[in-house]
Amino acid sequence: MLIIGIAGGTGSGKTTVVNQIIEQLPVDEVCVISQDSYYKDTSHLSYEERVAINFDHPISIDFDLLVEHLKLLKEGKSFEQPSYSFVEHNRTKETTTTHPKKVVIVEGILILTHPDIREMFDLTVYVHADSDERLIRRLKRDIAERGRDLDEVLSRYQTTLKPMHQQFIEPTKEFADIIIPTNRYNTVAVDVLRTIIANRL
Ligand SMILES: Nc1ncnc2c1ncn2[C@@H]1O[C@H](COP(=O)(O)OP(=O)(O)O)[C@@H](O)[C@H]1O
Ligand SMILES: Nc1ccn([C@@H]2O[C@H](COP(=O)(O)O)[C@@H](O)[C@H]2O)c(=O)n1
Repeated sequence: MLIIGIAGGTGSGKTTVVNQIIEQLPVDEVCVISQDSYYKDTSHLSYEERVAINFDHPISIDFDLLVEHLKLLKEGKSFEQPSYSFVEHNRTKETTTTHPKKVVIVEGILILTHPDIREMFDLTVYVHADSDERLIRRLKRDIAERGRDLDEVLSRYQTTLKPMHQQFIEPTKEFADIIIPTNRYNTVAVDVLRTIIANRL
């Protein structure tokens, strides 16, 4: 089993890179775990309280559950991956059965902040795009797909996103084996990653 961790700021293109990698792999050889699935269950909070959560701080993530699930995969066991709603700011009732595969990709803004999780990765990648580029992408995506408006995205950017990126996310670049610049679609870097994966399988 090859476990790959893909980190990088919001809007840097992590999900896009993951999709480009997996489209070349047989479906029965790869599984993807998204850090977003591991936002803590906040059903006990009101909607207003959930909106106010700092979703870019490591404390918002249930890392214990993610560690437990990665250990299960390493033991060859399946688990139920939670699902998350960006509209409700909470986990949904659905889960996805995730089976151990030859290639396991874990992606998320904060995954390289956690020492135990870093230890489990065979290969670490940091996807980098400039902050203005990431903000533009985030604005477009969150308005189109995550039920947000201009004010919501900009105020979250100023209050939590930008400071948390500087404090927690950007510094994890030093833990990356490979840094992919993604101000543009970087097909060369994705091809390099595919080759590394193919060689390690
Ligand atoms: N290299 C790129 N150039 C332009 N747009 C991109 C690029 N990579 C991703 N995008 C777009 O930016 C948005 C955020 O990308 P996504 O892969 O979801 O980022 P992340 O998972 O890091 O938050 C998406 O709408 C995606 O289509
Ligand atoms: N209810 C939530 C939960 C998280 N976010 C934001 O999602 C970003 C991480 O996801 P990416 O796909 O962009 O990597 C993170 O920056 C959180 O601010 C949110 O807006 N609402």
